[in-house]
Parts: sequence; structure tokens; C-alpha cells
Amino acid sequence: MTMSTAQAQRQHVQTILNALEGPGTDEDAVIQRSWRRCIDRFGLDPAAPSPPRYVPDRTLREHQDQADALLQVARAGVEQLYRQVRPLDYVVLLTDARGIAVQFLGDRHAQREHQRTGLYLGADWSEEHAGTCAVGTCIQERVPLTCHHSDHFSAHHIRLTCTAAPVFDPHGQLLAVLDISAYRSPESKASQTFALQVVKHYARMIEDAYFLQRYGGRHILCLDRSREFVQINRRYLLALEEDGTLVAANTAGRKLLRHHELPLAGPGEARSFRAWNVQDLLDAEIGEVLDSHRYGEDRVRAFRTHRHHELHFATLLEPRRRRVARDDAPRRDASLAPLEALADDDPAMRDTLTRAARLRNEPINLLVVGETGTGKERMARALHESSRRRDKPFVAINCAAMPESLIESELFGHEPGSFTGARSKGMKGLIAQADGGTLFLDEIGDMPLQLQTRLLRVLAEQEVLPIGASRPIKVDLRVVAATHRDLRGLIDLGRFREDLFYRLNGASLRLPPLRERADQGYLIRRLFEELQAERGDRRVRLRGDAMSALLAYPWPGNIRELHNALRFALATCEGDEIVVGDLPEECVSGHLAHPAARSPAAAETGQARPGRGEDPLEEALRRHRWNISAVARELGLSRPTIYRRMKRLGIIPPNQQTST
Ligand SMILES: Nc1ncnc2c1ncn2[C@@H]1O[C@H](COP(=O)(O)OP(=O)(O)OP(=O)(O)O)[C@@H](O)[C@H]1O
Repeated sequence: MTMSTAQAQRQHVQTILNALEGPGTDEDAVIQRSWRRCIDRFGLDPAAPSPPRYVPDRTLREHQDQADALLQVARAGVEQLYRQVRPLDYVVLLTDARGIAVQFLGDRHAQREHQRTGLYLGADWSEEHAGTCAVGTCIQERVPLTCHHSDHFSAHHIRLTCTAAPVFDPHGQLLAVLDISAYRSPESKASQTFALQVVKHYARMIEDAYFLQRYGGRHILCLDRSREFVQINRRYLLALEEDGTLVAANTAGRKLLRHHELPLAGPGEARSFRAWNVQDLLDAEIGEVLDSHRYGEDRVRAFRTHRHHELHFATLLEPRRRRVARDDAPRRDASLAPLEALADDDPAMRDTLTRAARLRNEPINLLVVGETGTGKERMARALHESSRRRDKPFVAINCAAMPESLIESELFGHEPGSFTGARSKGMKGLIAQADGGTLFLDEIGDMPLQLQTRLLRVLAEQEVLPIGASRPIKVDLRVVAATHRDLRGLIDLGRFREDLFYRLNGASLRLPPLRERADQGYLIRRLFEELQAERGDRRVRLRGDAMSALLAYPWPGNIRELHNALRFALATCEGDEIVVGDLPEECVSGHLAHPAARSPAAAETGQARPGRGEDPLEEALRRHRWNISAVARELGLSRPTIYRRMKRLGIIPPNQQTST
């Protein structure tokens, strides 16, 4: 017969008391020390009920703010770890050095259970409150450990298995704790051996990513005992000044220094690094260490250590140069700025932009292809603004949006009184208006066949014949056409003229979907700045958790959808920062889908926080007299999104409120 939970808990309390009274058992020394601390220092009682403690909303935000730099760097690692352990029903927590969970990844369908057990955002896992547990005990002992079932001090937690590893900053101060936890696991603690290795591995990766980010401006010497692995493993990292003075080291690097009798002061170790030079460690001249030209063809160089004559292999990461143009750098062509602003460092965009820069003044028409919302019109404008035509008009026409009956006269213009309904004065068509400049034809695949024929003539002859006119007008045009359709497919179906296709496609420029772009962070920051400038208010900040959620979303609607999401968040956020909970729900994908800055109770019931002022969404609704479509249009969102958000914020239209 299996033991009931109550029996198990009673037995657990007895075990702890026996262990602490007796001469010591074969229990884990780390766990035993922790049990003793729980009783002697923190005055905890193993039998007392100890539900998880959550810090209030505001406090959680403060903790997240302080951990912001780390959260940004750790994001990819934490998510990768979660993907690895999710099939085994683990959740991932990242806590700060005080034990407050500042990031959480878990199955959102089990949210209630997560919250009940304390495996959730905002939970306080310090030993002082939670008793012996992986995070709290890791903070006290500064070592990776598993706290399995009845290792936990509190009987409340004995179903859990938790494994945690510390993340240290480059001076050896504890920065954070990485933890994976599960409710269901085999009885034996040995079942978690592999979990411990995985968590240690990711904690080290996060720590090293943080190190490289923080000391990217210095020389970083990477050492390893293996020549083959030094580039991959980068086990020991040392940040150095130009003269070889040691500035910082990762955890393994600090161990290496101690091992070579270059001691560092105390657990904090701050500033003591500078007492040492890399020459105290390696038997080499500074020039040999810091001049990468002296490294081998494989970019590796072997050194012996002074003290123990150990052979180490080194690679050198040179300081990141600042992006400002240096005097000796070749002068950049300022007219390229509009194109360059479209992307940061994305390989596909780099190719497209190099091509665009080369073609911007060529006398050929261009076809811009890409999914909807990828910025095709933006690209066309940037081409225009970086070309010699920039002082002439840029005329944009959406071939899909214009009614077929109007498109002909809009494009070609007409003579006075040339057809019923025509303006008596006549009208200059859009094509003629673009004379000397750029004509942008969006959704070219939607242009009716008959107009395609006329457009072809315009392009071939470089002249336009207004409706009802007898003589054509000469035009000097550069046409940039855009489409998200497969024009060749349309040609096969007989819906697009092949000769027009060749006329338009002097060269094509492909825009990658947003989800594939490596410069998403840049785009988010840039759009955000543009929107703030538009609003004339630059106070609002985009917090790290919101940024992480935006980076994790696949953006089926591409940059347009991102633009709308940011606009929505800016219009509806409370206070002067945007957090995950301010983003439209559909953008907050999978495991990140919880309003980060809310107390779990409020998040659970979906209720608005008491005591807040009127929500900006509510304000917009009032302004539009509860016309959902109008509000949706203003905020650039779908109606279902507005309804969902109203529901979440507990906003009820007046006609649906029941009077009490
Ligand atoms: N590189 C960029 N930087 C900043 N904003 C951009 C960029 N590219 C596009 N945008 C913004 O994204 C939105 C969509 O861009 P755009 O209209 O150019 O896309 P599109 O591909 O032409 O869309 P569609 O296929 O629907 O016509 C616009 O609000 C635009 O301002």
C-alpha cells in the first residue's frame, strides 16, 4: 500500500528531527547543513504549513529590472534549456541572487498547479522562506545541487524534484540561479544526475555569454587544455587590458588562477584581479599573447603556465570596435542612409541591400518580393530616397485596393469631359504625376489584365495616353513594383502578362520574413523609437520581458504586425514601461503567455488591478462610444483582439452591465 501524503509528510518531519538530533546520518552534507540553518538561523518548523510565498507585483518588477541585463543575455539559453527538458515535464526558473523567480518557462495549461507549488514567476525560493530547496540552498552554498523529494525541508515540497546551478558575474558575485523542477519523478535521487549536468552546462553558458557581452570591449583570452576544443569549449575566459592586466575571469578562469597560486580576495573578489598580469599565469611576453597574428593557422597558440608548466591552448577574441566611423575608414556614401536604416546585421537583408545600393540609379525597373508586411513599400521609398530621383515625386499605388472602374483614370488621367462622371477639368493621372520620380505599384499581381496591357505600353514607350486624349505625354519613370504573390504562377494561369513581368523585373529584391531575420532586436527598437517620436512622448521604456516575448513570437504578419503590436502596447500600457502583459495576447507565444507584472491572483482571475486609473483601452472605447471596430482601426488591431483584451481587463460595455 502506498503512503498517503499526510503520512509521508509526518514521516518526513520525523526524519528531519532525527537527523538533526542524532550524530549525523549519511544524508547529503549540503542538505544537512541547510536543514540545520532552517531551524537554527531561520527558525522554520518542518511541520508548519508553508505555502509558496510570492512577492507583490511591484517588487517583482524591481527584481526583474535589476536582472534586466542578465535576462536579455540569458534568454536564448533559458529557452533552449526549456525545449530540452519540457518533454520530461520540467519547468525552468531563473531566479535572482535573492531567490525571486524573475523568469519562468512552463506548460501554461498547468498554470494553476505551477502557482500552487511555487514554480512560477514572482515566487520567493530563498532558504529563509522556502526552507531547504534547490534555489535557496544553492544561494547559501554556492554550488549546483539537486534537492529531491524529502531533501526539501518543508513537507509541502516533498513531491518536488528541483535541480539548480549558480550563475556568477565576472567578479565571482552570485548573479542568478538557474533551476529545473518537476512534480513527478522517480523515487531515487540518482535519477536526477543527468538533470544536474544539464543545468550546470546551461548555467555556465549563460554565465559565459554574460561575460563576453560585458567584456566585449577588451581582449578576451580563451584557454583550454585541448587544442581541438579551445575554440568550441572556451573553458577558461580571461578579460585583459592592453598591457596584460587581468580585468575579470569566468568561474573556471578564477579556478585556474587560484590553482596557479594567483589568489583572488574573498567571495566577492572585486578589484583584486588587477593585482595580476597574464604574464603571472603564462610563460610568455605580452606581445605574444595579445597579438593574434602570432597565433597559428588555426588561430590557436600554445602556452605553458609559469607555476605548474601545464600546457594550455589559447585563442584570442579581440576588442569589439565601436561602430562610429573612424577617420581612417573609407567615407560612407551618405545617400545610402535610407537603405542602410532598413536593417542591421541580417545576412539576407545585407545581400538585398547591397544589391539595392548597386541598382538604385540604374535605368531598370525593380520588383520587390516578400510576404505581406515585410516592408516592401518601405524598401521602395528607401530606394527612391537614396537615388538621384529623390527630389522628384514618389507616387504609390495599391493595385489591389483601387476599384477596377477607377484604376484606369487614376493611373492614366483623363481629358476634360472624356467619360461620364469624369471631372470637367480633366485630371493628371498618377503615372504622369510620378514624372521624373518613382512610381510604386504595390500588389502588382492584382492588376487587371487589360490594364497590364496599357501599363506595358507606358513602360515600353515611356509615354502615357490619358483617357480621351489624342496625343500621349512623355514621362520619365522608374517603376518599383511589389508583390507577395508568385508572379510566375500567375503567368502560367494566364492571369499575368509574361512580357510585363520581364519589363518590371529588371532585377528583383527579396525581403525575408521577420521570423527569419537576425536583426529583430534592432527592428523592434527602431520601430519603438519611431512610434514614440510620432506620439511626442519618449518616456515609455520597453522592458526586457516584453522584448523577450517579442523576440520569441513568429510574426506571421511580419513588420506590419510588429508595428501594430507596439502601437497597441504604447496606447494601452499603464505607467511608463511596457511589460509582457501589455502586448496583444496573440503575440505572447506559448510558454511566455502570462502577464508578467501581475500578481498571480490577478492573472488567474483575469481581473483588473484595483486602484488603477482608467485603462487607455477603456478611454479609447469611451471616446469611440464603444464602437469596437473604430477602436480596432485606431489601434491597428483585429476586433477579436480588442474583445479579448477587454475581457482580460474586465472592461464591460455599458449596454452589457447588469444594474444591481
Ligand atoms: N525596415 C523597417 N523599419 C521600420 N519600419 C518598417 C520597416 N519596414 C517596414 N516597416 C513598417 O512596417 C509596416 C509595413 O511595411 P510596408 O507597408 O512597407 O510592407 P509591405 O510589405 O509593403 O506590406 P504589404 O505586402 O501588406 O503591402 C509599415 O508600418 C512600415 O512603416
